[in-house]
Amino acid sequence: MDVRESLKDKKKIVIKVGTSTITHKETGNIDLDKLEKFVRILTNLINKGKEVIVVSSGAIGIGRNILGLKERPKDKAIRQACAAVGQGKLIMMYEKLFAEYGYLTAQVLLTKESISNGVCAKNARSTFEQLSKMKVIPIVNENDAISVDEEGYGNFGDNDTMAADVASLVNADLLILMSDINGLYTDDPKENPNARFVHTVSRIDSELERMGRGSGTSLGTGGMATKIKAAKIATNANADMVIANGESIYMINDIMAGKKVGTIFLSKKHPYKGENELAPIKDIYRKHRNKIMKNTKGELNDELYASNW
Ligand SMILES: Nc1ncnc2c1ncn2[C@@H]1O[C@H](COP(=O)(O)OP(=O)(O)O)[C@@H](O)[C@H]1O
Ligand SMILES: N[C@@H](CCC(=O)OP(=O)(O)O)C(=O)O
Repeated sequence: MDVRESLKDKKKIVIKVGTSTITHKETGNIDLDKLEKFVRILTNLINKGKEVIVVSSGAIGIGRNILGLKERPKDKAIRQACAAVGQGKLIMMYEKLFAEYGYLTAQVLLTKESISNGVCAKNARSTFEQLSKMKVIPIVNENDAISVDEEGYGNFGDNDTMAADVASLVNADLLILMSDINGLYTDDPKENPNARFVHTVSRIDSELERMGRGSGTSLGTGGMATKIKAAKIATNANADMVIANGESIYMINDIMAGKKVGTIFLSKKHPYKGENELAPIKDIYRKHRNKIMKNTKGELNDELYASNW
């Protein structure tokens, strides 16, 4: 069975785009071409009968750019002011682009309490339900201008885990994280040239968690560590999760067509329950099967991934 076949039938999809996907690396300005394509792809999915919830980063990065700040501000108040400026611009762009296709958008700003406090979560859920009935597309972000990063309150800080919490809150069956990288590697490929790509994850164990390191850019927040955390939340809530490269935003269509792109994390109810699959090692394993099995006796980490090809 092809593990991605079922992606074609997903109905409720949360799609998160990182700052790096919707802005130009060189200037930090909004990448209008990319954002336009993104909105058109989403509209097309909606026209096919899918329900789409967008989680969009970018408020701090875009605000920082508008305010002419070169570096990511260390000062919290400045970051919050950047978010307040940037969020307005971001939502204005989404509203304008979706309106071209006749769709309404809604800004939903969440804090950690929106999820952790039962009453807030119930309210948030009913807002999403109502928007869905009204065929309005939610554009979600953390309420960075007021989020409290202090003991007892906490903030999301990254939109990866927030998107997973949203997926869980609305009972989505698929979470897509569009990132600046193809998916999960065994290590950060920007640091380790020997890192190998992981196509399929059916089990999140401590070894897999160790693969996820922080962000490699000044725009990104969280890196792969927060994406693995997100995968845990989403897959436990019965949503599959795919990480793919937002460089080519059309990748979303490939994901929905069940093509083998990005890394898929299988939900706990996914009918395929094999081992995790590590790409190039597969070929090495086939070629040197006997030698590897004789020499490693299960001691090689790679063998953990090799049993189900
Ligand atoms: N094991 C890993 N596999 C892939 N990328 C990793 C890994 N560990 C850390 N990273 C880093 O995570 C980055 C992606 O996350 P992030 O910087 O938050 O961007 P985005 O918000 O676009 O997803 C990659 O560019 C990479 O440098
Ligand atoms: N909420 C913040 C983004 C946090 C975040 O996760 O950023 P990113 O790594 O670009 O997805 C913002 O809108 O700037």
